Amino acid sequence: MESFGARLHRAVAERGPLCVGIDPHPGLLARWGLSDDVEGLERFSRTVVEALGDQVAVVKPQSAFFERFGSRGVGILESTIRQLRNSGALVLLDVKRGDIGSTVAAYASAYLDPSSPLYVDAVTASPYLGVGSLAPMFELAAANGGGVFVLALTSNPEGASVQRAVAADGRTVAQTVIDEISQLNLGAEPLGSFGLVVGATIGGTGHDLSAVHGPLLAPGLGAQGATAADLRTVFGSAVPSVLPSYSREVLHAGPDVAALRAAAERVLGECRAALAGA
Ligand SMILES: O=C(O)c1cc(=O)[nH]c(=O)n1[C@@H]1O[C@H](COP(=O)(O)O)[C@@H](O)[C@H]1O
Repeated sequence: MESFGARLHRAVAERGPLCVGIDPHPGLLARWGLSDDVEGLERFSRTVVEALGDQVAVVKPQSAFFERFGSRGVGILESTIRQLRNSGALVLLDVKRGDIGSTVAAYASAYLDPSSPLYVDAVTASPYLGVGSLAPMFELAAANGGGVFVLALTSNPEGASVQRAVAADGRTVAQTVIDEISQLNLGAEPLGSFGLVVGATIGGTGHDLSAVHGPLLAPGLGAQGATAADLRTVFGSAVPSVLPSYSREVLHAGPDVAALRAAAERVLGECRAALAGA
């Protein structure tokens, strides 16, 4: 099967470098005139799929907002994933999983095994039980054309105390994560399937992203305060690999489908200009 990196590379070439999150916050449901229940969740998700499924390269449902409604919410997540895949968008499920290896194997089969009801193109994962503990995810992803985005430098201010702590060899914890993921992408063409998450909010930190050769998901744009103009400062020469990610900034434009599409078009234009150095 074609690798996730190759599929993502093509999707970005065709649709532009943009990921939009489906984050049905209670406040957003209210803003859209929807009830804070499974029916509201379903309507919200359907609308985002209708508006953006055939427009943006990657859509990132945030699992927590579906899980909070229990099994019926997870059912809506399953159908949202199916609809997104049918509409041609790549689905990056934001679950930030991490555990001992034997349990990670179960998470891998939940999200990266094509026979699973929650099968997606890629997931987010947390490396804080050691990057090596995520190996079962990397293996199943590689076998099935999937991808894994590993947290390196997150967009929230609390992340720095852990991620920028200095390990025994003098590198930051984040740099060790970056270096281990870079190894996984060695030799992959045109792009590796193993990505990193680096928040657009963090400013210049001096981390070396030049050898990653995989996608760099950049959340924190819009609602968390970062702008497209920050991407150059954060990513430096690695900007060609950046996949900017917006949730509330775009979702605030709903529920009107045309307005959602226009909002995604606007942020994509801002990112293209910033990534091109214009
Ligand atoms: O993995 C993520 O997507 C993620 C990593 C990170 O460092 N910061 C971050 O905000 N996110 C997610 O990205 C989305 C950001 O949403 P907005 O702030 O509304 O654009 C949320 O779903 C977060 O869970």
